[in-house]
Amino acid sequence: MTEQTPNTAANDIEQLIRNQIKDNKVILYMKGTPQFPQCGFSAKSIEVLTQIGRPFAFVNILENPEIRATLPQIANWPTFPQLWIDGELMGGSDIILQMYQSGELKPLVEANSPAA
Ligand SMILES: N[C@@H](CCC(=O)N[C@@H](CS)C(=O)NCC(=O)O)C(=O)O
Repeated sequence: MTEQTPNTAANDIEQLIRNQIKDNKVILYMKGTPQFPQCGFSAKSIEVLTQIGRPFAFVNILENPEIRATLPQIANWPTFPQLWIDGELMGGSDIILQMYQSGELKPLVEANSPAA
């Protein structure tokens, strides 16, 4: 029998992500920043959130390679951007756009992010 030593670093990253998702009711994991998105899919998501006009948190996964590697496993979603609202993964840029166009996203964001 081999001893199973906990992977502390991985556990720390997972806990960090879980805290980010818990502490920020609207959070976008993206490539780049809202001011300078570094991927078309992230840029599209930012356009939608900007249209909605409520504050949101973001994490630039290009500056956080451990989060980039770990979040897809936690989320069971392989790509970025990822929009999380109230602890739940909404999806990536295609879903964000669909939810916006169907009228579902705006009230959900508004309910979870008071006006600044
Ligand atoms: N159809 C996807 C497109 C997102 C996508 O393909 N993202 C890629 C390129 S930006 C990605 O995150 N790949 C994994 C990675 O770069 O870590 C969506 O709706 O969000």
